[in-house]
Amino acid sequence: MILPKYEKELQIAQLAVQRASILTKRVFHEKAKGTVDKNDKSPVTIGDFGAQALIIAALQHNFPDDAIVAEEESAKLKEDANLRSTIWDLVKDTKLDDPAAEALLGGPIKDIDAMVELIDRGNSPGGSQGRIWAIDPIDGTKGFLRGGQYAVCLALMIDGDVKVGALGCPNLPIDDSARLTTGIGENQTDEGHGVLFSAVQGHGATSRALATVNLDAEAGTPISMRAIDDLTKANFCESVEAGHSSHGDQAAISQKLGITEPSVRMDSQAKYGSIARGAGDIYLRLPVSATYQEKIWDHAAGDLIVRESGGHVTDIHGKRLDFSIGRTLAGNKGVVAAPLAVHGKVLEAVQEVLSAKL
Ligand SMILES: Nc1ncnc2c1ncn2[C@@H]1O[C@H](COP(=O)(O)OS(=O)(=O)O)[C@@H](OP(=O)(O)O)[C@H]1O
Ligand SMILES: [Mg+2]
Ligand SMILES: [Mg+2]
Ligand SMILES: [Mg+2]
Repeated sequence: MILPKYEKELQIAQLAVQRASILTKRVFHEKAKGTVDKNDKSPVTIGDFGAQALIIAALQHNFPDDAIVAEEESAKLKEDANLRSTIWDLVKDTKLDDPAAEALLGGPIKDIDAMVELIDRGNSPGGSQGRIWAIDPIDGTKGFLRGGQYAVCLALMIDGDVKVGALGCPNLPIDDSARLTTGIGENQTDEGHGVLFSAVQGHGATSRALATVNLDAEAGTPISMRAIDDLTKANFCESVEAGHSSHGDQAAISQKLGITEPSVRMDSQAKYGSIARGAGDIYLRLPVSATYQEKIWDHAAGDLIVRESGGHVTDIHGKRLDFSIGRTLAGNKGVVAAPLAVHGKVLEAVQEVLSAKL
């Protein structure tokens, strides 16, 4: 595969996600060992802040003029010195094993104040102009806390269009042909787990082992969605949290399509990665509230990875996700992601079931 454009962006995105994942994995396993105090500001906060600081440091070093939309902000750190130094302890020790790769990311962050400042560089309002990165340092916080799936997510948008996406899923199997899985379990090791999905617009999507650093951005294995001719045999992925996607509507849609298998509940954009490599087929996110606006960092990387794997991604009205409005997908409602050939049929069933609410 030749990447005439965005090769550097893809390389830096992959390495930045890999470095941040080293930090999130440490927090994930510390928590599983009971070494992180639950009365503390919560381990997820530590992981989120640390991963966001490391990713922004890498972007700032390589693309200093680019804008950044990231989920977290530093207000809590500024008022809590303990929290700040706990995060700094994690951040200052986290680096890629490969010195050349680490140097490409700019090496370590200078000091604790620089770390706090970096976190707030993710405060861009987003929009339709120029180069904007979207970061979700830990997507699927609740999955992260309960030993389930989570993802480290990074995407580059240019003029509101997603060009590059990288998704680190530490708890998904490396093997693209493995069955759908909800997590690695609290006491399991990482062995065989940790996958990095990436995509460049117009150049397809790949997967590779998250823990193996490779300076060649094109070194991954191409992935594609499963070709399904019989929708009754399709596998559905949905959120674990009923508050994020309606389980009742999902069940009614499955029934309408003649699907008998229960849907696999999985946290985070691991759902997008899983369907992109054919481990599952369809991801539905069905609005629970009339007012909730989806965040761009929850979807940007996954949207591109699925579309570059032969999928189509729209909202429940059949409209493509619009990343050009700001920090939220203010122009969309819900998500319907499916192989291109069956997307229309799935959307029809979604609209029939939701018709009362549309
Ligand atoms: N009400 C509501 N509706 C829809 N989405 C919401 C809602 N509230 C929160 N969020 C966002 O959901 C993100 C995680 O989504 P998942 O599908 O991974 O969630 S789940 O944990 O499996 O339920 C989660 O991302 P993280 O905060 O990064 O975990 C939130 O941005
Ligand atoms: Mg998220
Ligand atoms: Mg998050
Ligand atoms: Mg969050």
